[in-house]
Amino acid sequence: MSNLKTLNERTSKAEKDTKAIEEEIDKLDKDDLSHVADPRLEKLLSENEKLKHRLAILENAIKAESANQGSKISRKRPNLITDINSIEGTVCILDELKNVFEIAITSAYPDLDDPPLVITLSGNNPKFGDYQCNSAMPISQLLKAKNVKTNPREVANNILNKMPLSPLIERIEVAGAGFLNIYLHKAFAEHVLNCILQLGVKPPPVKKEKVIVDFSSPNIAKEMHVGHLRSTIIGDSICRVLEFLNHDVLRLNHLGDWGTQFGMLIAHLQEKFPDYKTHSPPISDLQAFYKESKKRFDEDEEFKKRAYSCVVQLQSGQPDFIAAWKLICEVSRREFQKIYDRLNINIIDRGESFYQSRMDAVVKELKEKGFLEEDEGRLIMWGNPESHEGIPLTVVKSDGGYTYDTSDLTAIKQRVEEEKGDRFIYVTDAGQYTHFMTIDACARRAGILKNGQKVEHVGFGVVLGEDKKKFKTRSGDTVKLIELLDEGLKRALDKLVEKGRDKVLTPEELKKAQEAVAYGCIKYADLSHNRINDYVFSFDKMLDDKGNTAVYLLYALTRIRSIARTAQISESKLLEEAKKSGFKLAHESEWKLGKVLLRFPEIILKVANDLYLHSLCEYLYEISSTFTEFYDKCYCVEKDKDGQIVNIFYERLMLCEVTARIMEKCLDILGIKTVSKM
Ligand SMILES: NC(=[NH2+])NCCC[C@H](N)C(=O)O
Repeated sequence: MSNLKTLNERTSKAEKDTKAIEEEIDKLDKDDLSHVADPRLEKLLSENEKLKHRLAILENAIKAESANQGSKISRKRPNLITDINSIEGTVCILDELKNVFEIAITSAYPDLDDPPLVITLSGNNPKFGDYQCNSAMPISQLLKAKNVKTNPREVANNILNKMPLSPLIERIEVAGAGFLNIYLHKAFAEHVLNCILQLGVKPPPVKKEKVIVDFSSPNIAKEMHVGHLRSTIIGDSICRVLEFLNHDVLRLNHLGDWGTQFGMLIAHLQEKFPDYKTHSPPISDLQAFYKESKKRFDEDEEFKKRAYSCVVQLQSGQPDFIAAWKLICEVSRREFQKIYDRLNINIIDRGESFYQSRMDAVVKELKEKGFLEEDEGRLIMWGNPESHEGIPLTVVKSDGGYTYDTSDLTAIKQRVEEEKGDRFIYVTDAGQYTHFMTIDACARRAGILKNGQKVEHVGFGVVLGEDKKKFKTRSGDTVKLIELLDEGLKRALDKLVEKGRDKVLTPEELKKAQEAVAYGCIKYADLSHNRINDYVFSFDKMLDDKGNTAVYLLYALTRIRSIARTAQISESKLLEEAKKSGFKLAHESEWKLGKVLLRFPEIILKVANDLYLHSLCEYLYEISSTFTEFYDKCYCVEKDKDGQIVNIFYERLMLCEVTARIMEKCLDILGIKTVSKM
């Protein structure tokens, strides 16, 4: 009854809020605000733009989804877990509950087409169970539309009566206006946690896919900037999630290694280092070299002509020019590699140049099939030729050259046909969203992408400085990545020294901790924010040991690890105990922590699907705070006044071990190295 009352109160509050928002929107619609220069308004407008952008992404996803589901497939009954002993790894509870409820709902209401299946986590109040099925309300609406007299509570009870038995579920209660509150079975939880203890953290089973992840992708001779750093960090973590699920992942660096800028670079190389063919030129700062050659190009007509002729020679494959081009690329690559090594990034170089030899054929085919239109001397292609919505691709420039668009169109074809990819992921700044959606539309139009295949653009916002302006050095220059990483190292060491860790750790341990903290905090700060938003780069914030930061988590983990160490219980001893007496979640706080740990597969599958890593970070933080709660309430090791161990609670040490393992796995997926001491 009190459930119903709070629900009613919540509903009427939500109604009031909605009304207020609607009025606000109405007011805004009526006023033309374009003349008011209020910074708050500007902020709102820019937020509005972002929301529109998000909306476009969502609409696109819906479109793609419905394209996949054009024809109705006959429902196959899912295979349910009937015996916990058949579980040998981890289970996605949410998916299994969906399976169970799908069976109950379709057998209670066999005449309903596509009845809604709404299962969610119940939030913090244990009164509402662990999970909730909220399908009864919408189903009762559907029935009413068919003139069947019923109410949500009745529907809920009908579903309940058709529930197949599941070892995951202890009981289900019908509550309030037809909610089905689901309580998990402890024996199931204990079994799965024991599996993690015995076998390690295993991925939930999924259908294996070939996934191509295009990330990092800086441009040769230009700087690798903070945008590329974001792409590198986010892209690597996406690969790690997918690799953990045993997908076949191809990590590609789509380097900007081809284009007219090489004309001026080669011309400048020939001028400055005439013997470049025999003596490797000592270019240490390629960006400065780029700037010099750009200056020559802009100021000297003769040089400009030479640069153009260099492009022609390079494109026709003249060996000397190819050698010069390779040389320049090599210098850049060496610089990029330093960053990848420090951040522990694996990636295969396959830049724009790789697709050059395939482009003629692609253009020819598009021409023959009538997809290209002339536009002021260029050849363009629309994603949607009827509506001419958005921006077309420039496939051939008026001088006959190819573009970024041409290479991406060729790349997607290569990835579909030669690599046989199932998923095509691109990690770049949000500004390139339209480009990739147009690539998707054109590739679909040209028959390259089939139903069920799509371009997935993983966009992210810009990096801002602490002044909320574009991230720059104090003198206003762009920040060099290596220098940024160096500063991270320095600040991490300061932090460790401030905490007196230099006195406790050996020099090697200190160095390991320093690197883990420095690179970990930079990665975590990036990944823990919703990537689509801009984010403020602040060493002070990311090195804070309170709050949701890498430093906090790394400390939390070493503390958990040290519990077993103080008790002097080895891992094998723990395993032995677990085999003997099993895993027990007796105390309420143990049970609560156990249930959080069980959500690991659910979070992983969500991230692998929507590619938003901040959910994984939020989960890590939740584990860590639930662990603190448990540790406050439950002794793992009991000591007497003199510090002598008098009692060891093995089941609790087992829970510590599983917590640590899952945290380690999450951090590993985020690309963050852990340390045993810090
Ligand atoms: N296939 C792609 N277009 N990948 C992304 C390339 C990113 C590009 N080089 C840039 O710096 O913006």
